[in-house]
Amino acid sequence: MSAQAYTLERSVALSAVTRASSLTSRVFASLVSKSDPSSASVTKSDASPVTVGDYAAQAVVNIVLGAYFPDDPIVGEEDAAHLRKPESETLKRQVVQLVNEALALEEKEVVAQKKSWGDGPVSDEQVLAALDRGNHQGGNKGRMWALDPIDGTKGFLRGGQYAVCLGFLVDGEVQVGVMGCPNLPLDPKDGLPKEGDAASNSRSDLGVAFIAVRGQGASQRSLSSSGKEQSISMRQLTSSGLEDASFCESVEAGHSSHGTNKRIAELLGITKESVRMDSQAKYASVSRGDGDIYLRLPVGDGSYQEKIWDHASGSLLVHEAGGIVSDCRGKPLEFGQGRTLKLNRGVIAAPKGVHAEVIRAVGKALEEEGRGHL
Ligand SMILES: Nc1ncnc2c1ncn2[C@@H]1O[C@H](COP(=O)(O)O)[C@@H](O)[C@H]1OP(=O)(O)O
Ligand SMILES: [Mg+2]
Ligand SMILES: [Mg+2]
Ligand SMILES: [Mg+2]
Repeated sequence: MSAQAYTLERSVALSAVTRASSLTSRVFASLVSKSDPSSASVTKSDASPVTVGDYAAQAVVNIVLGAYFPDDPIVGEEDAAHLRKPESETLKRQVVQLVNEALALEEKEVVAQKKSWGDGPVSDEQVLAALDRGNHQGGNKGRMWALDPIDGTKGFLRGGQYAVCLGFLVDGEVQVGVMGCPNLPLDPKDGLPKEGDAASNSRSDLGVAFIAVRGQGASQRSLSSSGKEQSISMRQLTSSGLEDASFCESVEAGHSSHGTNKRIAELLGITKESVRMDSQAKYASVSRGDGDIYLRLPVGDGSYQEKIWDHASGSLLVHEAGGIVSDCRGKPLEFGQGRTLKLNRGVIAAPKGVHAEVIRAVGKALEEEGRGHL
């Protein structure tokens, strides 16, 4: 593949994610932080929350993608079913207004062959149709996008970490990954913002876009200015350096088994406490060496199937930053199987030099728990 592959997909994805991230930051500042989190979200049938920000961000990204790549299928987390109900009129109004504001933002990304999404504001129907364009069932043939408009909605509602995640796939393989992390600092030395602290959430150094193209490396840049891209990479570790390593995991114990993760760390000789954060920001932070290993061990009977939009962009970022991403058995993630990673269980991301050793420790820990079959 030439060094120039997927230039348009990369810049359009960055433009879409930048607009959507600015939208979600504004939603947090104006709506979520001023209200009780339970009133800022709607509970979906699987008991997970969705907000005005999730709907509006998905519509914005899909409208931008639709202008450039009208024939590309999109596998997105959300759809418009709830917004079409008569009782959702107010929520729908808010979504449409946010979408129009985000589309009207001055273009920070210079996308060659600038395309427009029509004259004047987009209508309610265009917004609902754009949301429903995310209904594609996935598969391993041809071009496709995978979108999580807000990954880590619970983190978003708490003022913690969340990410706007967009991956571009060809024949079931991720080729471009762009992730907006509005609450991560550009320089990790500045530390993570304190959750639920308004001053901390409005820090001007927060907001990072992460970008990876297969074979072209990984980089980051500020979400708020058109600053230069800096290339990023993982810390390369060997077995002898594992006691200095750190690992990250979900905040939610229901998403990744904290107990198993702890035992794996112990088996590897890792002495530092885990860093807990929501969303694919975990992939981003190990990609630039803030942490080293991302452990996401299946909970319970391991029947949960990870969704492709929860891993597409993050896994390419780690791969391009010098790491290996696999499931808990060491098998590559298979993105061409539909909307979920149905052939995989759990996720492990680690630097190349220690990935095999981490997988051995994972196997041993699962064996000890009587979950060796996972
Ligand atoms: N049982 C589960 N195991 C693993 N991941 C889950 C589970 N239930 C929901 N998720 C998804 O994990 C992601 C958040 O992960 P993290 O804990 O790393 O922040 C969300 O996309 C969330 O889905 P949803 O968006 O529907 O809440
Ligand atoms: Mg989501
Ligand atoms: Mg998600
Ligand atoms: Mg969700």
